[in-house]
This record gives sequence, structure tokens and C-alpha cells, in this order.
Amino acid sequence: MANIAPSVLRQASRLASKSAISSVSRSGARSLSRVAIQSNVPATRTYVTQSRPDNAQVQAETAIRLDKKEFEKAGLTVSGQDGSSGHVSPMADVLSQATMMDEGQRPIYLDMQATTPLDPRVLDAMLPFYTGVYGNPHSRTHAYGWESEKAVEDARQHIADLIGADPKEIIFTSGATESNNMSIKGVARFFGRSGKKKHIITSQTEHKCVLDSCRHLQDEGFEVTYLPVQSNGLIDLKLLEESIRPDTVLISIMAVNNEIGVIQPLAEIGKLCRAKKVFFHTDAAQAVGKLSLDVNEMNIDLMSISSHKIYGPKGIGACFVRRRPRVRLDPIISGGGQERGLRSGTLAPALVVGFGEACRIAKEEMEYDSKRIKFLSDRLLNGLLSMEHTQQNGDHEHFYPGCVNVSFAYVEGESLLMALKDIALSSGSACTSASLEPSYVLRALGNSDESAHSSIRFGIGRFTTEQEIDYVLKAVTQRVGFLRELSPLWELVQEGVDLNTIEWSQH
Ligand SMILES: Cc1ncc(COP(=O)(O)O)c(C=O)c1O
Ligand code: FES
Repeated sequence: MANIAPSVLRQASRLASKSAISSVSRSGARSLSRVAIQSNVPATRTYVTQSRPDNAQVQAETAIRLDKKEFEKAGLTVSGQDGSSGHVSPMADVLSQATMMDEGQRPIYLDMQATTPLDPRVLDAMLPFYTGVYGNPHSRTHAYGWESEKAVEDARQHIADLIGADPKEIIFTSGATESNNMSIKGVARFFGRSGKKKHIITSQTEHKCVLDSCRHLQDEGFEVTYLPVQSNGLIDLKLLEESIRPDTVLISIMAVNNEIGVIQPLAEIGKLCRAKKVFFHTDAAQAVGKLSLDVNEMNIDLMSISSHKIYGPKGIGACFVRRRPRVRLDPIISGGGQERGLRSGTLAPALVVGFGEACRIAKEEMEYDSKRIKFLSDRLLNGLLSMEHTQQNGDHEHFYPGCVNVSFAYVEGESLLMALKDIALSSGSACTSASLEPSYVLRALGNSDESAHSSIRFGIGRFTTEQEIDYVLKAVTQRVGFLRELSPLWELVQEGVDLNTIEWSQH
């Protein structure tokens, strides 16, 4: 959704679907949401779209196509494409404010959970493997193969060192998605064959690739418990223990949540799993390289790791698979038997070396990075929470400071994202995907739809600067204020009306 209008319209249509009572309606409505809240009064509106001169027309057309239905749902009719009739969306004003960027300048990047930039030191380590050093690391008969193999094994050592594992326990994959699939489906299928182990436990706030792997296993006859989380996003250990059955084969609980940053109690889960003789898999895509993790101390049997979340290249990751006591799993990819037979296929030495270097640097600089990120995070969070009606989502103590998730009441997250074009952010899962559903993670915490829709995730990383944080704070404060000014609900709140007392009539 490249454009501002859809979100405004969605907000409008959502409000309109509640068809507000007349006390909410105001004359001389300034905004789409106000028009919508009066609803059912057929109105004709045009709007302008975002500013790029080269494709403004295209965007306007796209907006019409995308939103006609929304308009109609809201009781509005669409006409025109370019705002020439003089009706200008209030978002245009916001967007003109949002162009504090110079021409050609890129937005500030604050979406570190989606991916991180490549560390230049990592690129340096990778380059030789795209040029002179091109041997197949699995070629045993000549020096080309040996030099690639040596580089791959050195990298494997760096990854193992970062999580306290033995290098033989590191299996290279294409990323955490593959590692999660491999761990969950692999263990379930291997042990499920006996017919005695048919049950898996995971949580409702896992990454989609974990949830979807589990769904697939349900189709194969496995039973899955999707544990609810508490309102702070953490699992309830007692509930976890009570959910374990004699036929439970695997517990898969993530280390750090990608939307709200909460850190699950891995050591406690590991201890429980070991005592109950259940395998423990953790999706540590957002944790490795950022928190100190030790697979032995934490009794972790399988761990998924992603390179591009820690300033390494995309398209590579790893799966830690414990050797003692040995974890057995069915491979998903069969072939030449590379990677202990668990993941066949020729490795990509440049990616492997880059990933290894990223892990080496992460270990060496973890303390420094953590302190810096905590400092920046405190600065951002304190500033955001000093605005009225804002709230941090997820546990306020057990969270990774590089992931700050905040709800701004009376503002729709997507509208805010669009008003913050000069900052690359995400609102969790919903806005960034085709689905118009609010984040399932925030819903699992018990947040209302409204609160989930008004949330933004700020991802701080190694290369984020203090100036960037200050800019972001200023921009967010200014534009949240602006959007709230347009919100009839906000106006009511300012007038001291308790929104819960309003009776919404349905026409
Ligand atoms: C928690 C979590 N698990 C898994 C993944 C998938 O990682 P990858 O992109 O390496 O497949 C991500 C990244 O989006 C993530 O945040
Ligand atoms: S879908 Fe984006 S804010 Fe709700």
C-alpha cells in the first residue's frame, strides 16, 4: 500500500461502520474521518495523494482502485483523481510536513527487526569469495575446495562461539525461516513415526513461520497447543508445564519477539523441558548477537539463527542441533548429504563467511552495542511516553531495548507511518502485509483492535545515531499531534467526554 489514502479511508470506514451519533458529528468537517463519522450522508470527495511528481498520477489511480470499496462501505462516493476540485486530504498537509528530507535523501532507518544493514567489515570479509576464491567447499580433491572449506569451517566456529555450541552442532540454512521449518517439522516427523509422540507446544506470539510449520503438522495428524501469553507478552511457565503431555515431543518458544521485543524465560523453559524429556527449540532470530545466550546453560536443543538480523548478509542462517543428548530429525532437503545429512546442497561460501564475520563482531562488540542501544532506547522511550495517551506494549523490563513498540491512542498506526515518510518504520505485521488485520501478537496480549491498530515498532541498531533518535522523537510528537487534531474522538477526549459512555447507533 504505497499511499496514504487507504489508511485514512480504513480508519474512516471503521469509524463509519459504527455510525456515530450526532453529538460526534461536527459541521465543517476538515477531515475524511470526520466525514466518515457522520457517515451515511452520501458525500463526494476527492483527495490528493503523495507528492512524487514522477508517479503522482499512478498513485492517485492506484488509490482509487484500492479504496473505492472502502469509500462505498463508508457511505461515500468517489469521484476525481487528482484533488483538482479543491478538496484536499488533510494527509496532504501532513505529508508536506513530512518532507523535511532533502531531495534524494533516504528516510532514517528504524526497522532493525525487519533487517539490518550489512556491516562494512562483513562485506570486506565476503568479497574475496565472489572473486578469486570460488572453490566448492565440498570439493575434497584440490586446493580450491580446501580453501573454501577452511573459510566455511572458520565461520562455523564463530557462530558456535556466539551461542556456546560446538561447531559440529551448527547446520547452515537459508535463514531462520528454514531453520524453524527444519527444527519443528524435522523433529516431529522423526519422532512422530512411532505414533507415540504426536504433540507439540508453541506460543500464540511466535513468528508466522513457526505457527505455519505447526499448522502443517496438524494436517499430518499432530496436535498442537498454541499457548496464550500474559498481557506483558511473556508465557506463563506454570501453564506451559501443565500443557506438557506424555506424548509431547517438542516445545518451541521464541527468544525475543520480533514485534514487541519481549524476552521469554529461556533458561526456565529449558530446565522444564530437560526435566520432562521434551525437546526445546527456540527461534532466536531476534536474540542471537544481541543478548548473551548459551545453549548448554539454557538447555536448548535446537535454535534458529538468522544472519541478516545481525548485520550479516541476507539469505543465510543456521540451525543449532544438539549432539549430546542427540537430537534426531528428518531433513527437509535431501541430496548430497552435506551438513551432517540434515541440509543437502552446496554452501554459499561468501554468505557463510559474511555470516561468520557478523557473529564474530557481534560477540566482540555485544557489550558496547548493548550499552549504546539501551541509551538510545531509553531516550526514545522516555520521550514517546511523555506524550499523553501513549503506552509501551510488552513487558517493560524483560525486553530487548532495540525493539520499542508503542501505541498512540486515537491515531491509526498506518496513518502515522504514512505521515512519517521520512522514517522507515513498521507497525508490526499488519500494515506491512496484505492483511488488514491488526497484529496478532498485540491481540494475543489482549490489546483492543484500536490499540493494536495504533501501534508502531521502533527498531534501533548498531548504526543508529543520537541525532536520528532526536529527529524521530520530534517528528513523531509533531505528527501524532497533528493526526490527533484531525480526530473527532481526540476532540471528545479533550473535552472530557468518556468515550465508553458514547452510544454508537447502527443504521
Ligand atoms: C522471530 C523471527 N523468526 C524468523 C524470522 C525469519 O528469518 P529469515 O528472514 O532469516 O528467514 C524472523 C525475521 O523476520 C523473525 O523476526
Ligand atoms: S492495519 Fe495498519 S494500523 Fe492497523
